[in-house]
Amino acid sequence: MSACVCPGSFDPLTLGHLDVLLRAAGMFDVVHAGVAVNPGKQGLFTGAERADLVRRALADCGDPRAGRVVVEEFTGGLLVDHCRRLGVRVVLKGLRSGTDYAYELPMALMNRDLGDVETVFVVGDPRYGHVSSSLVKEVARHGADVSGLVPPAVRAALAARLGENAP
Ligand SMILES: O=C(O)c1ccc2[nH]nc(Br)c2c1
Ligand SMILES: O=C(O)c1ccc2[nH]nc(Br)c2c1
Repeated sequence: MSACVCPGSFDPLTLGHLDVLLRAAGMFDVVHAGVAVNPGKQGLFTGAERADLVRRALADCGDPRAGRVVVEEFTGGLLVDHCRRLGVRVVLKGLRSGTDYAYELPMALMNRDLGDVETVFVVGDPRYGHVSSSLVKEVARHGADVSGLVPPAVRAALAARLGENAP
C-alpha cells in the first residue's frame, strides 16, 4: 500500500492545490493531505476550517481519485515527526516554477537528513502557475471573483469570511 504526505497551510485550498492532491492520488494508494496548523500564526481560516474545506472540495470535485485522499491537521512540530506518526516516508509537493524548487530544495534535504523522508515533486497544471493562497486572499479582499482559482466551497467561505471582515 503506497502512501505519501502532501503538507500545506491550505489557507485556503486553491485549484492548484487540488490539482496536486489529485495527481498525487493518481500515483499513490493513499495521500495524506497534511494541514499545517501553526499556533503562532493566525491564518484567515482556522486549522479545522481549512481541513474541512479540503474535505469538502475533494467530496465535491467529482474526480474518482479524490477518495484516496485523507485530510489531517498537524499542529506545530516537524513534518518528519508527522510522517513518522503516519508511518509514511514520502512527501509530495507541487512545483509551479523554478522559484518553488529553490524554496523546496533545502527543506527536502533537511527532511532526508532528519527523518530519512524523501520528497517527490509533481508539476502542477500551468493554468494555476500563478495561483497561491496568499494571492487569492489578496484579490478576494478587493472584491475580485475568484471562482476560477478556488473550488466552490472555498469561494463561498472566502465571501463569508471576508464579508465579515469587510472594511
Ligand atoms: O498550502 C500551502 O502552503 C502549500 C505550499 C506549497 C505546496 N506545494 N504543493 C502543495 Br499541495 C502546496 C501547498
Ligand atoms: O498556495 C501556495 O502558497 C503554494 C505555494 C507553492 C506551491 N507549489 N505548488 C503549489 Br499547488 C503551490 C501553492
